[in-house]
Amino acid sequence: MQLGFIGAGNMAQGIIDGLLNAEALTPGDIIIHGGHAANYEAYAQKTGVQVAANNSAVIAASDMVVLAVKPLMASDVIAEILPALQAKTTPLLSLLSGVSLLQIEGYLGTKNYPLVRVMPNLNVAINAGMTAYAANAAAQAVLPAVVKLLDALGETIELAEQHFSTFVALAGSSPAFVYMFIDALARAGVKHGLTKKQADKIAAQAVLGSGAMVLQSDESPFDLVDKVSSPGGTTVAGLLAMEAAGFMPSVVAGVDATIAKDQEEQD
Ligand SMILES: NC(=O)C1=CN([C@@H]2O[C@H](COP(=O)(O)OP(=O)(O)OC[C@H]3O[C@@H](n4cnc5c(N)ncnc54)[C@H](OP(=O)(O)O)[C@@H]3O)[C@@H](O)[C@H]2O)C=CC1
Ligand SMILES: O=C(O)[C@@H]1CCC=N1
Repeated sequence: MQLGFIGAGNMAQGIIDGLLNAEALTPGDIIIHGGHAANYEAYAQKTGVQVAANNSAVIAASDMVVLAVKPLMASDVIAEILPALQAKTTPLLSLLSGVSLLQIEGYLGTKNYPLVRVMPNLNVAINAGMTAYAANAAAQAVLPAVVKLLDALGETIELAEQHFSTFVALAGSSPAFVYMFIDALARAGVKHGLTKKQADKIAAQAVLGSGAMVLQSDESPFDLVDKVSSPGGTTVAGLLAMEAAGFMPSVVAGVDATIAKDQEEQD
């Protein structure tokens, strides 16, 4: 199976890294094209993936194509590749946040083109991603092959499109929020004398283990908070100080702003 990428930036490279790690595809199965060759030549050389001369050549060489450009470029790029798509009906996997299947069908001028909307997160690069997908009616026949590829990248969930903005906040963008939390935790450790390297490792492992515990335990995150908080102990002192500084409202405000931005892109 030949998989093409239109756009060769952070997310395209993350997906390719994950697929190669999992040996779901080989470098020879992957062909990419981006805006400026200088930005992805070194990546192509390092991984051995093929480089196409232009976006239409990606489609001509591919059995499926991932659209991995920025959302604002969607209509221009689809207009450019439309003749190549029409010539071959190559299923299109769109990573575009805030761009619905209906909008893409509008750019394509038909509802009969196989389209899958995919929202991954950057952790797909290490096969620990959380990816949502939604397919139009025309993509049902190719969906099992798409899901097989996505499953190689971590956890997947089929999700109604109406929930994609919320998913973007909780999984697409949230790695940045969690990296920021890890960095804040680690910096506080540096404030108290740890090296940044020590503190980054300690903080990241604590977050990794906590996520795994939530997934593996029958208890809710809140029940687990109670289990960590010894009466009169350190944890409850820390938690109350974090809450006084606005921990939960700031997380919810961040999620609300992410959802609002995603929905603004749809307007
Ligand atoms: N980053 C993330 O964690 C996630 C991103 N996404 C989605 O993935 C998509 C890509 O995001 P991301 O990878 O972060 O963005 P990047 O800016 O890293 O990548 C965008 C890519 O598109 C290329 N590009 C620009 N113009 C063209 C063109 N005319 N034809 C082909 N390629 C072009 C850019 O090339 P150049 O830079 O050389 O101009 C670059 O390779 C977005 O739609 C985003 O919503 C979804 C989930 C998570
Ligand atoms: O920041 C963005 O717009 C993209 C979508 C989800 C993660 N990154």
